[in-house]
Amino acid sequence: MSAPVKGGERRRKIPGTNGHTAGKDPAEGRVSRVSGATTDSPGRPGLTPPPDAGPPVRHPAAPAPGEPLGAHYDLCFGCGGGQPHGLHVRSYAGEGVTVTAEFTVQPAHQGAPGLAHGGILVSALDETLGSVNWLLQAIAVTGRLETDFVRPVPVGTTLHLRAECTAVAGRKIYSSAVGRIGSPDGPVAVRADAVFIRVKVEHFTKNGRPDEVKVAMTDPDARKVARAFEVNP
Ligand SMILES: CCCCCCCCCCCCCCCC(=O)SCCNC(=O)CCNC(=O)[C@H](O)C(C)(C)COP(=O)(O)OP(=O)(O)OC[C@H]1O[C@@H](n2cnc3c(N)ncnc32)[C@H](O)[C@@H]1OP(=O)(O)O
Repeated sequence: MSAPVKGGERRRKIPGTNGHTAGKDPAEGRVSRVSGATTDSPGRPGLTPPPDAGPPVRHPAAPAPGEPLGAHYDLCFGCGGGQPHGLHVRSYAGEGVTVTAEFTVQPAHQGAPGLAHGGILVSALDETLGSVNWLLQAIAVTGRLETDFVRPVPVGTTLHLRAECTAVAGRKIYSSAVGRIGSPDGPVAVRADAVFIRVKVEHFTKNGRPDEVKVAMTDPDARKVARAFEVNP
C-alpha cells in the first residue's frame, strides 16, 4: 500500500487512458488519474478501477464538443437555473468523454471570510463529474467522491473545471476532475476522483418525489428531458 504524498502525487494514471498532463504548477496533477490504494480497503469498494475495467466510450448521440449541457433539473443545486440557492454551474461537452465547466464563487458560498467553503467546492466538482455521465448517456449517482483542496478559492473567483471519465466497469463509472482558478490554465485549486454507479429512473421515483419527477419529464425544454430520462441505464 502506498503512502499518501503531499500535492496529490499518490494519484496514478489508468493504463489505456489518455493522461492529461501538466503545466508548470507543482500542485498540478493529471486529469486522468484515480486515487491510489490508500483509500481502497477490503470490504469497502474504492476508487481504483478493477482489472476488468475498460475505457469509457463516448455515446454517438452525445452532444458535440463545445455544446452547452444545460441543466438536467431546473431545481438542481449544482446546475439548475431555477434554483436561487444553487451554484449555477455551466458545463460544456468536451472531446472524448470530458466536460468543462465554470462556477463563480458568490458571497453566499463563503466558509472563512472571503473564501469559498470546501463543501461548496465539492458540490461544484460533483456536478461537473456527474455531467460527464451524459456523454455516456448513463443515469448515474455519486457513490464516492474524494477531493484534494490545493489552494484557497476567493469569493468572486471563477473556477474552471474539467472532468474526464477514465474507466467503466459494469455499473461503475470512474471519473476525475480538476478545478483551476481564473482560467482553464490557471493554478489548480481542487482535484477529485469519483466513482458513479448507474441506476434506473426508479432510483429517483422510489427514493425522491415521483410527482416532481413526472413534472420534470414534461418540461418544455426537450433537451433537459432527454438529458434526464431518455437514456438506457
Ligand atoms: C427530476 C429528476 C431527475 C432524474 C434524472 C437525473 C439524472 C441523474 C443526475 C443525478 C444528479 C446529479 C448530481 C451530481 C451527482 C450526485 O450528487 S448524485 C447524489 C448523491 N449520491 C447518492 O445519493 C447515492 C446514494 N447511494 C445509493 O443510492 C446507492 O448506494 C447506490 C450508489 C445506487 C448503489 O446501490 P446499489 O444500486 O444497491 O448498488 P450495489 O449493488 O450496492 O453496488 C453496485 C456496484 O457499485 C459499487 N459501489 C456501490 N457503492 C459504492 C461506493 N460508495 N463506492 C464505490 N463503489 C460502490 C459496488 O461495489 C458494486 O460493484 P460490483 O459488485 O458491481 O463490482
